[in-house]
Amino acid sequence: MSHQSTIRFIINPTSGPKSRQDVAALIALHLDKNKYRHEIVYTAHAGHATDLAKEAADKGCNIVVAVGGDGTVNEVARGLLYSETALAILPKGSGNGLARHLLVPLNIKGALRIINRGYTSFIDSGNINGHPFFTTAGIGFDAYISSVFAGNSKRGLKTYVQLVLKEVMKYRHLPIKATINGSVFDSDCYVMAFANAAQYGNNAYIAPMANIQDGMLDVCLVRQLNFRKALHLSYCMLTKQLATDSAEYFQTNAVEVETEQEIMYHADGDFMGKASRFSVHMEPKSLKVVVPA
Ligand SMILES: Nc1ncnc2c1ncn2[C@@H]1O[C@H](COP(=O)(O)OP(=O)(O)OP(=O)(O)O)[C@@H](O)[C@H]1O
Repeated sequence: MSHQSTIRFIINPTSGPKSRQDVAALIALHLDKNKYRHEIVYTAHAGHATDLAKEAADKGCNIVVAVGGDGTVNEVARGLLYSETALAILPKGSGNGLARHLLVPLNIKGALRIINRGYTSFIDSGNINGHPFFTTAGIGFDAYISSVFAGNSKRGLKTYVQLVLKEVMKYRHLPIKATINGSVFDSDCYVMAFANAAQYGNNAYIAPMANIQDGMLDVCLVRQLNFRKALHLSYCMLTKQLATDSAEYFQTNAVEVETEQEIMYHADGDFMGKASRFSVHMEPKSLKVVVPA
């Protein structure tokens, strides 16, 4: 009988700059063949990775690897929730928030070394209006940026930063009613970010204290933003500090938000649409992941 573990690589051919040939060749070269029997499949359309991951989990596959950015990681991970199949990541996006949070190397060879060791652990996931997320979700400006970014043909960090700089002073806060830890309050909302992982990606830390295994959601509320506060917030995010001058932080396992007019929301950087009621909660230790020891 074979003692090999089974592993399926799901490659999003549209994410990141590398060609599909490169990744498949690197997998063939660096994966431990004594330990793993592997197969490689490619996504054909948005959403396909979830079906491919579910199918692998149903067949009892030991590990499913998301090869792409946080959008691909989200689609694969949601197909593996509450299963015995572990998610691994070969980071190929521009932000790589979950890979960075889990300290997975950002190069394919290094990430394959972590898979070859095969050490696993369980992490929490979040859920916003029925959509699972693994790094962050949010309402307000960050969701607005994800909506503009989605329609932009150019990707990458430079495009993202240019977009934020162009839009940050134009976007206006909106009134919300939030329920957190039993207290109900009215507030302005420029951004309300719900963090499972500490960062959005690219080492931009929206919730520096977030622990992905504590069963808690770290909420960062920015009520209003002017130029000085925007600079301070950006500086704190990039230096992994709490921006107590411009933001408030809460820890909770669930948040309810109501808004007078519909407002945009995102899950793991993917634009989800608009809503006027938001229900956000944690699902503790719901995903098995391959992590550095
Ligand atoms: N074959 C495909 N064709 C078109 N879109 C796809 C395909 N496979 C997956 N997608 C979509 O591509 C989206 C973006 O993928 P992903 O986030 O992994 O890459 P990226 O945009 O290059 O990275 P980043 O988000 O870090 O910039 C995913 O949300 C997914 O829905």
